[in-house]
Amino acid sequence: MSSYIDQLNDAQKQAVLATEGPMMVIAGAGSGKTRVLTYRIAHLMEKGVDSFQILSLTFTNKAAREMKERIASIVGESEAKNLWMGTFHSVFARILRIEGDKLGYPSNFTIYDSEDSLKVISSLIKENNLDKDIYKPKSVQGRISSYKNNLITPKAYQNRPDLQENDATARMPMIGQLYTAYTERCFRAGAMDFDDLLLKTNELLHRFPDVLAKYQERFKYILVDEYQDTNHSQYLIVKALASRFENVCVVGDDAQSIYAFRGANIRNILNFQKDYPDAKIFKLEQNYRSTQNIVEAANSIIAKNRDQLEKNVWTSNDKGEQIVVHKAVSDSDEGNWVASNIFESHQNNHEPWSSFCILYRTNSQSRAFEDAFRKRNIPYRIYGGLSFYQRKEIKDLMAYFRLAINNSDEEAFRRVINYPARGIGQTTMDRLINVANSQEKSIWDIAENIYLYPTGINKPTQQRILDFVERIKSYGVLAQKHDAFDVAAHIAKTSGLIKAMSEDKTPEGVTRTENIQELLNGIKDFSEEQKQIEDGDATLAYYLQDIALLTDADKDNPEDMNKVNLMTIHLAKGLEFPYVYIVGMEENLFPSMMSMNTRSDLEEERRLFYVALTRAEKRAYLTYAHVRYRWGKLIDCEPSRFIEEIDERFLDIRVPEFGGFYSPPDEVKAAFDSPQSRTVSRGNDSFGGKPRFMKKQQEQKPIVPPKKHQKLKTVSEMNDSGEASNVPDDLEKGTRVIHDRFGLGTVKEITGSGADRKAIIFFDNAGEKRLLLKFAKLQKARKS
Ligand SMILES: Nc1ncnc2c1ncn2[C@@H]1O[C@H](COP(=O)(O)OP(=O)(O)OP(=O)(O)O)[C@@H](O)[C@H]1O
Ligand SMILES: [Mg+2]
Repeated sequence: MSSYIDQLNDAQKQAVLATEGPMMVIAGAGSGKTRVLTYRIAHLMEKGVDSFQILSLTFTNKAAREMKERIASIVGESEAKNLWMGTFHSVFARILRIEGDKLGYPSNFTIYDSEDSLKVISSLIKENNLDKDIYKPKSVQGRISSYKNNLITPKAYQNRPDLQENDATARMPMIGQLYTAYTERCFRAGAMDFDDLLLKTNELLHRFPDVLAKYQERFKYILVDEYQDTNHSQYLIVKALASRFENVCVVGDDAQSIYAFRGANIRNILNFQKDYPDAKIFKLEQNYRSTQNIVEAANSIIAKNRDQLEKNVWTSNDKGEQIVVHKAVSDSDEGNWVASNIFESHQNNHEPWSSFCILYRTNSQSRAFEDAFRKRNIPYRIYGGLSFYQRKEIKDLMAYFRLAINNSDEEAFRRVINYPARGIGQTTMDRLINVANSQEKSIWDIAENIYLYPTGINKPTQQRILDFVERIKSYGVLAQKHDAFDVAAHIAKTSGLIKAMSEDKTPEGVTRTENIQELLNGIKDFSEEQKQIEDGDATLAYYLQDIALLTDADKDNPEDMNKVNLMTIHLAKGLEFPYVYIVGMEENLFPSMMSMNTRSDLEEERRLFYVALTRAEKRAYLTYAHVRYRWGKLIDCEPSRFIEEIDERFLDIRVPEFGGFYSPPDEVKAAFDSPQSRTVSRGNDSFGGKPRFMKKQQEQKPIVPPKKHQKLKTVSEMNDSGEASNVPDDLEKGTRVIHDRFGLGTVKEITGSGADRKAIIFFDNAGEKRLLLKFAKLQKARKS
């Protein structure tokens, strides 16, 4: 037997070797589920299964790529290339390109991303004169998405009084009409949104038995990773495709189900056993990823959930260090502490930057860390958030590409018809849209035959529209004959986009031009790469498809490799890092405010914490802040209940006692950041005008982990004692002080007197600062 099989434990081996029939692996984090899938595919190929007949569905395309590389290293590159591997969306988009005409879609249909789809919805809300404060585009989008993922078409919705009533109760009785209009609008534009890629695949397999038979025959072996996070639509696709051979292998972990809010259905695991009563079920219990401390701490967390399948996860790895719990003064102090900590680890242990990962609950938390990293020149990369492909200039150029490939693409049309400006204004656009709606045609159809329709648009403007149409058509012709790069470069130049941008000499303008250049570089790479592949496709059309389905975790580029990683916990699924910092461990943030009302929401939040903690290989850190800016206000924070839920023997609690303190409002902060500041009267803070006083620092013993079941002290408890006090006058060289933004520091020098009294302070995590004492709400730190 091949040597790679020896890199598996017995349970894993069995799961890899049992190639025939349905099987499921439900096992804890880091127990090798993904490894089993990978090796199983290699094994199938070694047994002689044709690589074209294996379909493997992963959570990100990046995961698919990594699996492919691993498989290639076992069975050879040329065979591994033919595997059908990727996310549900990318695999079924590929199939819809081939079969979509049966459903009335062009093979070059556009994939609308979430922003495109939101624009269509906003425009429909406006066209129907609905109140956008009630019909919030995002909520409407969410509802439509959830209907689609449950296979409720606009027509099916008509027969669902329960859903209609729900929407009416939410004061949105027009949802049904919006859904219908949205569907028609996308269809006319030859566009599918992300949910359509699944919905339409289901429709295809359901309505065309010959198509179903063809793909059942093709995919003799089907494998699904992260099965716990599949939604109903995905479940049905797998079920339909697998029903002929029943060689279907799914792996997952119910304790890591974190997408219920987006329609993932944990019942898919139970359904699997119902659908295939003979399915083999494998358990993997040994964790290879993390230290004992981390594994056991994670177990102690997840044990608090009522609804879960029983698992016994253990590891023979080293015991490892305890999980550090750090309390920061404020959100910016939290950023500074983490950055310093990483910097030290990097220096002292020669750890590459990429060994570190910061996990947060919401994207907006990244800012404090970005600031702290920039100050220290620590390279970092953020997953998610505004990605390269979401930048305006990139979307503008891509819209030209999209329109050239699919003339009906309405969102693309709207984006570029008058950019760069060519004298076709909003009124003209509104007229085009009106006529398109009344004729039930795409805007393009109207524009192309503008003389035939009573649009009320004047002759010169009509001519300008026709010129635009001709130009786009000529791009389309080029795209048939030349490779993606040649066409893209031609479009960038002749559309006037580069010219318009290069006229803008501001730094932002320069960056935008550079971004366009960068995009063209990427297309060049793509074209060259495709030309080297045997059955490669270097067309612009294929490039667009490739790009449209990148998920956030996919947008890697090689120079991003050695950087500290920042991402939301949701994006971290399946990944692993030696050092993990889970930040913002505070009530109302994590668990989030929205999640505290029902047990099931709170349990999902706890699973999210379990996912976060189990990403760590060597060390985990939990941090929280004493005060934090949220929604533009400074608020007091309480440590997250999840910290208390971890058995304390796994924790190394470092909670400095800074006591309560006066938290200055923004304008005061601005003042003490620049010494030539305005005078701001004391005590008028942003808390309803009531002064908040510094509380006397509590006399506490040196920091020790709390006794068993002793609770971490909350901020309100800390504030409940002590009297008001002022900036201490006995500051001198060497005094340890605490500042709400910069954290702990040591006074280096005091100068001036009275209102001009200043201090130079070296902060442990924030470096040297000069502060005007009148404004810098300093406190003396407890001696330790
Ligand atoms: N038998 C083994 N021997 C050595 N290392 C292993 C073994 N099985 C898995 N690993 C390693 O353990 C780590 C975790 O494995 P893997 O990512 O497959 O786990 P998983 O169950 O998919 O985790 P998650 O639930 O987080 O997705 C990986 O680095 C993997 O290479
Ligand atoms: Mg995995």
